[in-house]
Amino acid sequence: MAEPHGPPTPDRDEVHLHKKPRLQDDIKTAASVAGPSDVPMDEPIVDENIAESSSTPQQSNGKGPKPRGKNKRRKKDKVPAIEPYSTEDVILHDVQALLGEDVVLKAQEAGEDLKAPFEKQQVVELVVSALSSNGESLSIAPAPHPPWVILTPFALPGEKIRVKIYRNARLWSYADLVEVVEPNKELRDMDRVQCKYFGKCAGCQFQMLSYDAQLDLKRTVVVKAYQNFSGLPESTVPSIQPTIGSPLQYGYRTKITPHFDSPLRDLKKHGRPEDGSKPDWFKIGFNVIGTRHTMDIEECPIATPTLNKALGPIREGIVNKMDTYKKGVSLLLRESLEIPADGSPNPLPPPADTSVDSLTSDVEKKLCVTDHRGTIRERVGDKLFEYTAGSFFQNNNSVLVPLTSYVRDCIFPTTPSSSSSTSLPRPTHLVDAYCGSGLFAITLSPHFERVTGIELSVDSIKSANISAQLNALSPDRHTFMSGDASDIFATVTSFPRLETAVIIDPPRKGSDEKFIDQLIEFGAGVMVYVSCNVHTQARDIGMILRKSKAKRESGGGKEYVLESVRGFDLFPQTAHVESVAVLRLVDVDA
Ligand SMILES: C[S@@+](CC[C@H](N)C(=O)[O-])C[C@H]1O[C@@H](n2cnc3c(N)ncnc32)[C@H](O)[C@@H]1O
Repeated sequence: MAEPHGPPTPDRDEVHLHKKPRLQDDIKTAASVAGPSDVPMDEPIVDENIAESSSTPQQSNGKGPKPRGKNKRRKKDKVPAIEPYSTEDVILHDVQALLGEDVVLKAQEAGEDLKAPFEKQQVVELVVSALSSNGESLSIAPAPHPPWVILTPFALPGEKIRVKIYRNARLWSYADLVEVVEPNKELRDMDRVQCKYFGKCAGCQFQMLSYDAQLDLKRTVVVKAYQNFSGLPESTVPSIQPTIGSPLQYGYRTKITPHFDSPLRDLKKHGRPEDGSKPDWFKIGFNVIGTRHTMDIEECPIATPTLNKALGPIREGIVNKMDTYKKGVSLLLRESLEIPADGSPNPLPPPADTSVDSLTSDVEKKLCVTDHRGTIRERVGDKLFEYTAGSFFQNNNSVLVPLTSYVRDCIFPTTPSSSSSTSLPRPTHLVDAYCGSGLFAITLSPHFERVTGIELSVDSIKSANISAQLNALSPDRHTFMSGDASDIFATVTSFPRLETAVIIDPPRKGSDEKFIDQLIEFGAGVMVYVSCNVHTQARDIGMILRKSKAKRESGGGKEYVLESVRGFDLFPQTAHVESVAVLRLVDVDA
């Protein structure tokens, strides 16, 4: 989610951060009176894979300005170099689209890109031009300022806003939203906001938008990612399909990780209220947007009802023994099915009801696990998964049947597209690279003769094997191994290549050249690349297509084409988008 978090701002003004109701009231405008009282967000979006920084040491394939080389000014000015494919690189491309490539290049050449026209704490009135791919609004500094862009969360295109600058970067500044002076009445409706911490918590930026508008925005993010980061000619990228929504748009998150700092110092200074209640200074929750400061969170409307029900007593337990925490703590709350005492598979609930009500109601008994080493059991369609609470598993259960079914349908299209209509045989073998606890391998296993998965985490591989047993999948036909994804190709030499489907679902930093070289060499009939970072996905897809073309040109044979790309909304109310790209091997000369 994006990360839907703003950039860390170590030098930001404390007073300002803890100022009383900041946006909640401020965001209320004549036309857009806010929803519930005050507002949260978080890092609920942040999980180990989504949060990981994008630091692949490759050069951007995009057309944008190249990240700069060593520059003596940099250290002095404390403006870090831009990592290719990082959040900042994505912003740079957005800034360039707004100001114009020439203007940006000229400013960079003249060294003007570090000369921010604003002081920290300066209040400025702006008109929002667009939204960045990370979800913040982008406004051009008004004349007579030089070309410069201001990023502000929670504002929408067309809105007139008052903002306070808190950090300057290269060609852009970060600001807090002070007030929406003139709202965009077509897009903004504060009655949609369901969270009392909205506008302050770093988790959800989009609650004031209709769900359709959120899905449209996410499609635009995918479009821009392929334009800016794939390095592919427009003619080779199919029209990006509409984003598929999540069945649940609130109450979907099955994992949250609130945190708190050690209270000992403040406890010494202020003492405890006599009635044993939680002192106001003790915050257990998520980060204030754009900062590393914790805000107190009593409930999180995007988390499941089970987690919200557990949060109150967990907070109370922490307050009761607050004098024992010498260090800060990151809590884990993860939803699980209740596991039968004998460990047997949970019986399938009554006939599949696909209504949203059935997703929110307790058709099966759920509980909240807080021990990182605890066991989680989760149902996806008719399959059960068991994994360790602290390890990776997708965090929105409601969307997993649509997502895995979509991947299945891409592998076995019922209506052939122009590329799938070529004479490829029906896939019989599946390779699940970066398989985690086997989500795709296990849900899609009924459709294949042989399934194999690879994953770096030994724990997740153990879970994949346990889950295979839980679903009575034969070990002769299903194998999971721990190792680097590229190691898989040495183990599947007996797989019929054209009849093999490969699913690639790497972490946020994407795949790597070692894996991609072997992937091309292997030559599976179809590949589905699922990604929580569409920018590194676009980079990797570009590399796959170029290498595949070069291989065909040097030795003949088939070549991969990008058949489809579409976003999936795993994190409603946030700017994050998952992206699914399908590549098929075709005879381009036919
Ligand atoms: C986004 S998760 C996807 C997991 C799984 N496909 C799912 O949907 O639950 C990415 C997984 O890649 C694993 N991973 C990271 N680097 C890897 C590598 N070099 N080789 C294999 N797996 C890796 C991580 O441990 C993580 O489980």
